[in-house]
Amino acid sequence: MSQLLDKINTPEDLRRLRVEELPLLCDELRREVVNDCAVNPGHFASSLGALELTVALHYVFDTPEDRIVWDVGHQAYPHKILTGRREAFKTNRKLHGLKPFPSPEESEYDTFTCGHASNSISAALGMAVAARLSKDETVKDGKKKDNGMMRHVVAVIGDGAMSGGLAFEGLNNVSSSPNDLLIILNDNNMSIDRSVGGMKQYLLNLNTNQRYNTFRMKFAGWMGAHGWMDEKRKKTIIRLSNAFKSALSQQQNIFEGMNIRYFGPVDGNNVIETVRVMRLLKDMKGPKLLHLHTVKGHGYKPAEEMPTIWHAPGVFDPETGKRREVEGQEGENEKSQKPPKFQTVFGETLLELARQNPKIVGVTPAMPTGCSMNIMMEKMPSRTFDVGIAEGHAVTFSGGMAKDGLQPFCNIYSAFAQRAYDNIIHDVATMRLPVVLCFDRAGLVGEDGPTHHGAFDMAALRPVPNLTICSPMDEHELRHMMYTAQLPDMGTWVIRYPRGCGSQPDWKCPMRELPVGKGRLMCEGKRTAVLTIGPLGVDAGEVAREENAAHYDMRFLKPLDEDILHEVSERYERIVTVEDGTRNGGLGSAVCEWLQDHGKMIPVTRLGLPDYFVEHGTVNELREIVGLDKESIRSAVKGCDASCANK
Ligand SMILES: Cc1ncc(C[n+]2csc(CCOP(=O)(O)OP(=O)(O)O)c2C)c(N)n1
Ligand SMILES: CC(=O)[C@@H](O)[C@H](O)COP(=O)(O)O
Ligand SMILES: [Mg+2]
Repeated sequence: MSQLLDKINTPEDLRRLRVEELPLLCDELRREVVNDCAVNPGHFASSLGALELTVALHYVFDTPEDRIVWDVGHQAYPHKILTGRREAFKTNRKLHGLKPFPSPEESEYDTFTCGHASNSISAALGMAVAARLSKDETVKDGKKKDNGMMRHVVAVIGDGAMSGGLAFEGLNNVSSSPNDLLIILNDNNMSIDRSVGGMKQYLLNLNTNQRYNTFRMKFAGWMGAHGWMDEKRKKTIIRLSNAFKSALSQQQNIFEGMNIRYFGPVDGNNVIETVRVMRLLKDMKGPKLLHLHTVKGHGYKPAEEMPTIWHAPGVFDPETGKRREVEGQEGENEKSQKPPKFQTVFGETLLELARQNPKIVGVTPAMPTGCSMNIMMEKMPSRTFDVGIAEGHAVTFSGGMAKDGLQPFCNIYSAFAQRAYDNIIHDVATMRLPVVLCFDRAGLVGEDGPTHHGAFDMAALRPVPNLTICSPMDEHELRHMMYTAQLPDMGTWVIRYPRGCGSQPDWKCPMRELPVGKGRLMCEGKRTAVLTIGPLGVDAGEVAREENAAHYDMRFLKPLDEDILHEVSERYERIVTVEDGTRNGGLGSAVCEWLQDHGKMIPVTRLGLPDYFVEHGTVNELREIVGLDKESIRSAVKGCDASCANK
């Protein structure tokens, strides 16, 4: 039982509380998040850190009419609970349950798609401009008609997300378009791993006098109330206050320099203080940024102490903070002789290769632990670069290093690499630079859902000249591919592999060179040939053997193994292709194009991800839904194309 939380179904109920009641509400809300996440795991520490600011936002602003735009959305669990989804939160991230990140499809309180970092400022600016334009509707005679109150728009962005280029583009535009946007910078000095870069350092140093800020807010409010605050005066005050603060703190304020008024830092885990400041800023004209200091994992000691692990800790005991051992992590699988995670094999192999090849460097945009590049980072800090949430930069930066003699392995989660599409084409592929792009989390990722499935990399990159694109069926193949990619004159490689474990417990095989663009025959068969790329080849191979079909592991999407295609089109009656990317544009499409171009009339069944955004759920549940589980593959191999190919 929760004394206050039980009374709240919507933010309207929250706004009926007295401000002094908010700390108790926060305690109750925190207990709820902890207890729910302990049994139904998800993102955790970020929500605890953002809990007070969430309560304050819904308390001060008239949501859903006023707009809150979250960034990434992994910190939005308190927001979900306060916006009519308390019961449903127990289904968070489960198949058909609440979505992993805020989504306008799910709730009117969720204003924009969340999942990929750094878009909140741009999206919120769009909404703020829309609010202005729809308020001042131009009527026939050219005069403006005032449609009444204008909604408030708030962007909430973390210090990690603030390192993304898109956030800077948004800020740049905020400073020049007329708008009343409020940006809440939720600064906990953490990304998933430690925050990195110049902005992080700048924010650490940014510490203006709080009494001065309060005075300035009151003074500006007083001038406004008397109708004395026009644009000219506002700019003069900002200039004067900038000069004053620069003198006090020995530094320029970047935001103020960009015409965005800066307030803070304020203790964002103090709900009463946060409400007080938000109320002062709510109706202030022009763009403004409120800098909140928060603690990632606030109020739950294990999470405060180890925020990286508690970013998404899995199942745990809420009383003791003991986490259930996670498969494939922290050496567990070595003890138990289970196959390791692909990311571990990547991390260990990269270090091994870097020891042999002094040109190798590692680049990760903010995911050193997630992709296991932290293994190399620990041993070779000067040759490993966490560049922050900056996928485009990670690729171009790798291009620059490759141009001048280094051999970068740039590891990006497949879905996040979508942000770097042109960097791959323009800044790497055109020059055929020796960058090895390793796309982790390719294929279905499970509970993170549609924004995070690595669905599009193969289809998006296949048409790009100069790329070698491959996907390993298992851990051994991953090692061979990484080894081959770094050999001289190999050009640009994309190696994609999925989240989770592979199939080879004894993964530490000697590495060897693979023939580029050559697949391998795994088993002979009759009538049907199954062509696979990536780890689905393990299940598809088993099915092929059981159903007396041939199985080829294609290994390479590009160059495509034409010898295999000649062979199967001559020897078999049907082809089934299996891939864990979108089937429109990937391996299946490539095979069909080749057959068409060579005048071969052989039926092809293409299994892959469908032409809709696949929801969230466990990988096994989703494979069944999209027709990539073993039984669906079997149906396709046996010839029941219609039922499985078009799921
Ligand atoms: C484009 C993109 N790159 C990487 C990620 C992975 N990611 C999710 S949350 C996060 C850290 C965000 O840090 P911050 O914004 O400071 O939020 P905090 O968790 O500290 O509250 C990262 C790197 C992502 N979601 N999107
Ligand atoms: C919110 C976000 O984008 C990341 O936290 C992501 O969920 C990490 O995924 P993994 O758990 O696969 O590393
Ligand atoms: Mg942060």
